[in-house]
Amino acid sequence: MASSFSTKIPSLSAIFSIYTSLSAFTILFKTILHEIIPVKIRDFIISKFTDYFSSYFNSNFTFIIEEQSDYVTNQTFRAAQVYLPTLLPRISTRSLLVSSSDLKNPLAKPKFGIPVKAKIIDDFEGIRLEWTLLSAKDNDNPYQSKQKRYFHLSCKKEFRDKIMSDYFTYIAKSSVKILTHKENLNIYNYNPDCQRWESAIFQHHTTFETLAMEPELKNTLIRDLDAFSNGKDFFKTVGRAWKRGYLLYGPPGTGKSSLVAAIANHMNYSIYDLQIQSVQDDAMLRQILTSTENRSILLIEDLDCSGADASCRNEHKDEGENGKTKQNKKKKKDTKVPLSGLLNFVDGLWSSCVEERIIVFTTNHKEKLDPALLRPGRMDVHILMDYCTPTVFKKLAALYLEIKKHDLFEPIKKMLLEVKATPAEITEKLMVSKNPDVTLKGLVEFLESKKMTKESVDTETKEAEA
Ligand SMILES: Nc1ncnc2c1ncn2[C@@H]1O[C@H](COP(=O)(O)OP(=O)(O)OP(=O)(O)O)[C@@H](O)[C@H]1O
Repeated sequence: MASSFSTKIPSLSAIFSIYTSLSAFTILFKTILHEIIPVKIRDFIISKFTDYFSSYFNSNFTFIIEEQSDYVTNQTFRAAQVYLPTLLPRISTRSLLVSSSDLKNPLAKPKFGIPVKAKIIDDFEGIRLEWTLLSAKDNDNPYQSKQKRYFHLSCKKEFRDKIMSDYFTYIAKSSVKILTHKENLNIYNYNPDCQRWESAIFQHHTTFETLAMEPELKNTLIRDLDAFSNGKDFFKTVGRAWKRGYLLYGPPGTGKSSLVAAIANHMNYSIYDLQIQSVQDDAMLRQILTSTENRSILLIEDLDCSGADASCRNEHKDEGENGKTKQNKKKKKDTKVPLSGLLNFVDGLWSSCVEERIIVFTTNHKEKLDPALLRPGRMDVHILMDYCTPTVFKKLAALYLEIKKHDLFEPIKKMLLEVKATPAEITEKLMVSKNPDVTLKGLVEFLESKKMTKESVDTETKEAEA
């Protein structure tokens, strides 16, 4: 029995010879792999082996959520960005991004963000989920020379379908809820160097209460905004994109920017302030506009200075008269706003990319705008912000001096019908002193001097014509 057992155990020399053969085979295999097989094929074989073994042993599934998909902002990425900060207490790294939440107030509570590579754990109906923000160089997108950001969301393989059907809907709904109840509004500025919207807290105190306008116009506008805000079903029923365009026009200092602030505060919408001159072409414009949030105002100020004017089109038509003109005009053309892209976003197919969107254009010279922009359906409401009227003056006096009556009211109101003074000029005079007698006397003198200047200009014009 003992002898048969000992015959089954391989001898030491046999083990040694097997070991030597194996070593020799390994060295030969390595040599073949490194010297005979080309690098690309070698990498392919190794990657296949790695994939096979890691998928065999790894029971996790990962969703990749890129910031941009098909050149537009991925709404799931945006929703995660809004939702995940609510989980910050569960973050498992030892670092957090800290930034100022209010640039004007150093004592304001700081804002916390998610650093790259930090892991955030979420629990959805008992399923453990792990979020990680990552970033890498994007070689595919010509408009994104910086790093592209994306989230990895991992869970156990068996929960993949549940996450796809329920969890993404849950974070989308949660982010809408968070955005609807956010305390601070933001104002965004597009930074062409970083190719991103940069935000600051929007703290403009103008409301419809403090904005002096003809009461009828103000009430009509408020009703229009409220109808828009409650009009989701209406827009759907009539097959239109849920958006509204306002064109604010009038001389400088008549309250166009103040009205935008009042609209933002009334609607609780953030503002995307776009310097259209910095946009190079339609594709860039599309990328900028589609990376904005729903429930917001897209503001394009001083449209007449941006090139979206009637003269701009005519200049382009005239190109080719002679070499020099052509060269000068080409220079101009390069800096022109891509009007077609803008119109496409206002009421073309791209207008449906965002929901509950207000578009505001402001201009000092409506007559200079391209008629295509003014066609019905493009800008739904045209609002003239005009020189100060007696009614507007009364409102400003009530706001700045807290008075409803004064002996100088009548002469001031009379003069306002004769001379043109902007609400900005009037408010400047009303801030001189808290004493109504002093302030209103100063205002009378200001209006009288304006009247005299106007009269002398009129006389000179008449003489020149004669
Ligand atoms: N209708 C108004 N009611 C109350 N204040 C006003 C009004 N219009 C102007 N103001 C005052 O004048 C200042 C300048 O106004 P605002 O910048 O809104 O004018 P604007 O028409 O946008 O000028 P611009 O065309 O030069 O941009 C405001 O900060 C505000 O104090």
